[in-house]
Amino acid sequence: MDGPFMTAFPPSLTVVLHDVICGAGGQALVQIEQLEMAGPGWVGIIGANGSGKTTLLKSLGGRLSLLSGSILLDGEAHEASRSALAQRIGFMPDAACLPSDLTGRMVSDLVAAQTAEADQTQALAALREALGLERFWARPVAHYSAGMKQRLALYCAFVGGQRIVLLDEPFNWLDPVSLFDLKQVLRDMAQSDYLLITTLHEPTILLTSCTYGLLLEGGRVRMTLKQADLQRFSQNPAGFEAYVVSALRTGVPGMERAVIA
Ligand SMILES: Nc1ncnc2c1ncn2[C@@H]1O[C@H](COP(=O)(O)OP(=O)(O)OP(=O)(O)O)[C@@H](O)[C@H]1O
Repeated sequence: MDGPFMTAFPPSLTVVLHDVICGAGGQALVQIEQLEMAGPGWVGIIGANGSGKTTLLKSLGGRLSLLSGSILLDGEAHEASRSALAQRIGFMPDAACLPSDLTGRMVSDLVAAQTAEADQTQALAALREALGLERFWARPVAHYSAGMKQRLALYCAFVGGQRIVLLDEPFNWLDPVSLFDLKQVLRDMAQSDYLLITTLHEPTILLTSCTYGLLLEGGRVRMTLKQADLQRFSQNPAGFEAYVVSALRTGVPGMERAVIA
């Protein structure tokens, strides 16, 4: 396998998809011939509603079985083992599905107990602080607002100690202050020892926070944006938005092999 990242980055921060078909009920929803992602960094996946972003994240995180193909972490294939993927990759639960009778702390402890390496690092403390979780830590989830549930769900993606973390539309419902603080903490994590893979609907966040971009349409990767592409637009967020919208509106040919590292 080629690509500079295989030697330049810690092997535990590489995700490679080979001939992957993901779906539900036997129906193919996402098809990816070859996609290589390497951290540290932050991959923002953007695409129309129904383009397959959530299906892709669920498959990467072991929440959906692959219909075919394989996912390699650290060069090791995981075509059949959903549980191996779930152990190795942090996954943000659906905020609306958190257990309402438990307190925030109980939910967090429950998620941390699922992996061998629950995280107590400084990065996690910074995240907890940015999310302001301790203010409602002892309250049952049933009493949380939508934004509070979103903050707790986000936190749960990190408490297992994994360094590859999947976040599905993490910024929904967040107020301006928590959004600002959270983006800063996630940027810091993506600069040190995390590979974050998030779905997004806002091109400006992709431009200002992510290190790589991936455009998905019709279940296929249509375009990758590397750091140089994002830097080209750094002074022109409106131009970047127009560029992304145009690519999504008009469509571009699918890519057989996409490397973002
Ligand atoms: N359980 C399912 N069974 C059949 N089709 C499904 C199922 N879940 C999703 N789909 C279909 O798969 C496609 C991709 O859905 P997915 O939720 O991955 O899209 P998305 O890009 O995350 O969309 P959004 O931006 O609206 O969240 C859609 O056409 C959707 O209707």
